[in-house]
Amino acid sequence: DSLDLCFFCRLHFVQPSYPQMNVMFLKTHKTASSTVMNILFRFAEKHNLTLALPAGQSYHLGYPHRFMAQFVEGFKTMGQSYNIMCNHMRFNLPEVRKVMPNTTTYFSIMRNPISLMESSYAYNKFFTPAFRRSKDVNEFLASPWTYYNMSEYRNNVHARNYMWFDFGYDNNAMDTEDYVQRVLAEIEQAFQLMLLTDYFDESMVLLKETLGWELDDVVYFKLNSRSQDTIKSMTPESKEKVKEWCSLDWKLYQHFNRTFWRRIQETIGLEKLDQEVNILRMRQKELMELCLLDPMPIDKTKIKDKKLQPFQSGRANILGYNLKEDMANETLRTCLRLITPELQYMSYLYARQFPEKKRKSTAFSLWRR
Ligand SMILES: Nc1ncnc2c1ncn2[C@@H]1O[C@H](COP(=O)(O)OS(=O)(=O)O)[C@@H](OP(=O)(O)O)[C@H]1O
Repeated sequence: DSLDLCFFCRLHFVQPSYPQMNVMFLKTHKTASSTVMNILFRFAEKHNLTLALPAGQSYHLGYPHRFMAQFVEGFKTMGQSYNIMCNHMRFNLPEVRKVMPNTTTYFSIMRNPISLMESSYAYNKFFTPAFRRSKDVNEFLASPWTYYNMSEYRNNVHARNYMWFDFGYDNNAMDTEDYVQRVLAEIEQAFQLMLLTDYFDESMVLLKETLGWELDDVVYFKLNSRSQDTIKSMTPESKEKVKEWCSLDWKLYQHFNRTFWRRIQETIGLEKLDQEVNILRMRQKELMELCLLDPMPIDKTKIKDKKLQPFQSGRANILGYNLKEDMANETLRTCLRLITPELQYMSYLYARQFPEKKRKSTAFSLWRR
């Protein structure tokens, strides 16, 4: 409990100015973090903010190496003058602090390790040795040590305690009470807010309240989702096994699930949360009707504008969107921002922020078409 108390005193202590413009988002993997990133990119554009983007041709901030300030484009000359940082990285607080201003709000997102494992398996199927060797996620979980080789450490991080690794810790560490408590305390010290993929809309309401943002800032279209046929159903035994195989992540998730609901209770309360979630969903529906040709995300082969296809990986069939035709210019821009996949959007922002630098390979002119 003392941990949670500290969590709240920090919030009161470092009261940011509103709306908060300095934000660091630790983009964990397979947690709906690309949808969050899209929200942050749109906010950055709206307020003309400076992003801490990956240097050169890179699409991430040095992952799986621990983050270093020099991984950020322009760091040597720009110092702490960035507003928003949200690309994949393996978290390393002292180095992040060199890049982001002292008034920055830090937040991240966590997902139930069971569905996270299934998602990671599909996505990293041909990359991660432990996944390559097994037939499917159920076979892998039936006897993970048959497929998981410690010597392949870095390449196997997607197969065990993936979130623990992204937060900068050893995903193969011994699960002892003291160690886990120390890590949880450190994460609470560093992050003012922890969201949950599994309660995404509730998370968006909490995010907007914490940062003093507007509802439209956190309205989103789901990005990086998969077609139903690439989602493998997990056996009850597999689900139980994840809790043991990824016990560090399981404890992490349980802890931040508790603090999430406590935060809701102590801030907006469940009743207002419900109302706000409904408003968010109504606005989302309105925008989907305004922007989209189809009512649901669609298969990559059905995406008419090939430049708007999301990056594909492993066995996952990552879905995307088609926009309606003949929209007025302003509407088209709003809609396009909501559906642009992360690599294309990032490349566009990079080219805008560093016009003199060589463009990233997925760069294309998003708004002039
Ligand atoms: N709004 C919302 N609510 C709930 N879940 C969502 C949402 N947006 C994305 N997703 C799911 O998140 C998974 C993709 O995560 P990431 O974008 O973090 O992936 S990545 O690491 O950047 O590749 C991917 O999960 P799987 O479909 O299980 O693979 C998405 O479906």
